[in-house]
Amino acid sequence: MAPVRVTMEVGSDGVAVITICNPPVNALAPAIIDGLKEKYTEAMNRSDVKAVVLIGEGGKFSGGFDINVFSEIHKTGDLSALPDVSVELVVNIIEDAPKPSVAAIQGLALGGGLELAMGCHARVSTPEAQLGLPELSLGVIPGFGGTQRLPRLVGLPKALEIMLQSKSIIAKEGEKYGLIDAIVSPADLLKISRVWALEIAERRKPWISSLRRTDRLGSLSEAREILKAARQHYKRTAPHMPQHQACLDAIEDGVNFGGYSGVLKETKLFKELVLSSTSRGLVHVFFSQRATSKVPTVTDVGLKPRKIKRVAVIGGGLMGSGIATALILSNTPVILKEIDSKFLQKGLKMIQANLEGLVKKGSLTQDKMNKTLSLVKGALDYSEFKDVDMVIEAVIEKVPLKQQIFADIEKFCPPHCILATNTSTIDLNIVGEKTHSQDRIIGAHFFSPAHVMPLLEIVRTNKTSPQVILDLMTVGKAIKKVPVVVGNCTGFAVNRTFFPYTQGAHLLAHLGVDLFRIDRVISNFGMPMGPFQLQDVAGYGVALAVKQIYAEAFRGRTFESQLTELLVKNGRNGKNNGKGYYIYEKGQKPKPDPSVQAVIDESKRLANVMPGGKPITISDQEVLEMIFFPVVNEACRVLEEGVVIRASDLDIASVLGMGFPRYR
Ligand SMILES: C[C@H](O)CC(=O)SCCNC(=O)CCNC(=O)[C@H](O)C(C)(C)COP(=O)(O)OP(=O)(O)OC[C@H]1O[C@@H](n2cnc3c(N)ncnc32)[C@H](O)[C@@H]1OP(=O)(O)O
Repeated sequence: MAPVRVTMEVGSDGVAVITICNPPVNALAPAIIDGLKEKYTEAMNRSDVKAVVLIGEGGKFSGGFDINVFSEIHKTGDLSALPDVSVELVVNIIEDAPKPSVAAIQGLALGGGLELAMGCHARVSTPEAQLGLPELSLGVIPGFGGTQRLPRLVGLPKALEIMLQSKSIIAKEGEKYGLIDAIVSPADLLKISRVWALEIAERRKPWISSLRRTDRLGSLSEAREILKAARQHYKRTAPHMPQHQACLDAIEDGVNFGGYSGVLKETKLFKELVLSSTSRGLVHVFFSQRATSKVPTVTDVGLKPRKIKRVAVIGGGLMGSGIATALILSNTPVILKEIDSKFLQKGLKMIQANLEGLVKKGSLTQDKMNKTLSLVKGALDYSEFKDVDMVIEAVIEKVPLKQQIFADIEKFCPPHCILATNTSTIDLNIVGEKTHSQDRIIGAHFFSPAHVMPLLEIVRTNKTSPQVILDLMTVGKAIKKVPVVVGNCTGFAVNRTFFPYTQGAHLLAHLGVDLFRIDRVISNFGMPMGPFQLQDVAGYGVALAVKQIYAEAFRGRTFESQLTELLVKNGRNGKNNGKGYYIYEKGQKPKPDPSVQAVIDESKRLANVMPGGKPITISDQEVLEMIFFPVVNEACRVLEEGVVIRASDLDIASVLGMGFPRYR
């Protein structure tokens, strides 16, 4: 690997090209920061240098400050690991230098990378370069002057959108808003940047310090209105995230007292946030997510993923149609198999509806939708399975049915074909009991809706071959999922870890705690919804189907009640029929249904667990602990049994599969 370094080459034209080299993304590690300071100082001192072009090696400008430094600070609590970049390097050495700089951007300029570029006096970029300040997604704010320079270059509304939503834009859009001065081809990037830098030095092009600009900020009253509205919005939508308000504080300081004051405020807030628990959580998620793609004996043994050209999905229900949608959206042709034409048409309609939903949201064009839809073909038998590379079975959770399907597909599919099941609970050894192809059997556990939820839990047995695991991981990434490889057990990693989540909630309800209060406490903690609403959304069929399976697998740590059966008897089926613990009406938020109390009372009477027949008194904190501590205990078992290879895999699976708040 190329060494971490900054180089400088001075051409006969008098331009010093300063190059950042720290593969794979040219992160601004402390050694790079030192190198930049050194080379810039040299460039300023040399009489043969008239101007500077700043560029990144390997087709990428920079992916920002080195996030490993944050991890280090989280371990030690020592902020001295943070180099002084904002004032010393960006303001004093680059922006206020006696010689101008041009940033030559290719590939990406994110976070500190874009902030360095904004400290330069002009930015030339290739068209598709990705530009953004994603620091808030790491629990901090831009710390090299980004909160001040971005609004001064693109105006307040666009700058807020980019920073507060951690949203990147491509250079072409950047040019429209004034962030980029010129778009050029990769071949011309360096040449044009050099000429541009010289023209600034010769005052034939403007020499602009973005920190001193005010023309894009609008009037003071307008700016304050925009900031006030943003504050209110994020108070509501990100109540646990200090970084959004801090970002607005830094911007507001600059609006009120000037860019340099804003830079100082930003530095102060940035340092406070680096130490916050939010940043600890979010940085942990950043590295944990990347660690999931490293699976010992699978990704480190020199295997190459095979090409998966065609996939068959068995079952066109909610899961099967979602999986098929995800596959065709990534240009993989799919055969959707159902048992009769009525079910097949229903499945195909669901796929179409999934795509129409994306068109409505603006993330798919009508034309692309038609092309995508043409990639799915219906089938009522296995005749088309002779040339598929992977089958994903997604039928109801019935053991004999699944066993039969696997015995059939083993006969009809080519011998290399991967045989995957989307079961969420059933042991894979049982699913594949009637086949001879144990090495090709694997779990592809998607989360509903499968074309939206980002997690793909890949379940391997002792016999699944590393090649098959690698192939499914590669397909998972191609369809934009985060694949997490786990071992085989009842419920696998996510459902197994979270089964006590529902159990704890049910136990509390039977001890007399109001279930709507439980849901409130859990959603205030940051889960997308409480356990009772989740049960409504998943439908009671799932709860009833897994009840017995869990009771047998996890004897002694399940709480059994008749509540779900009683709800069904009472004509309730959750969101499916609009009536569960909550009432669901089209276009309205779910409303607690007071009449469900009678059903709960009946279940409480049957369970008879309230001490002395009276409801317990319990604080909100205790409610949280009663629900999450058993989850943590189960997570420890999952880890101890080797179901996951590292604790952080379970963290990622919980965040992406259950919506566990990533900042926690
Ligand atoms: C003071 C400043 O304001 C503070 C900051 O700048 S904070 C940093 C802001 N920048 C970011 O948040 C960008 C983070 N990086 C990314 O979003 C993505 O990595 C990317 C879009 C740059 C590239 O994505 P992709 O090509 O899919 O590669 P990806 O697997 O994510 O990353 C490749 C490797 O680079 C590492 N990496 C990426 N950005 C990094 C960074 N800023 N610091 C350290 N390592 C980084 C990843 O950890 C990964 O390492 P690994 O191979 O050992 O797992």
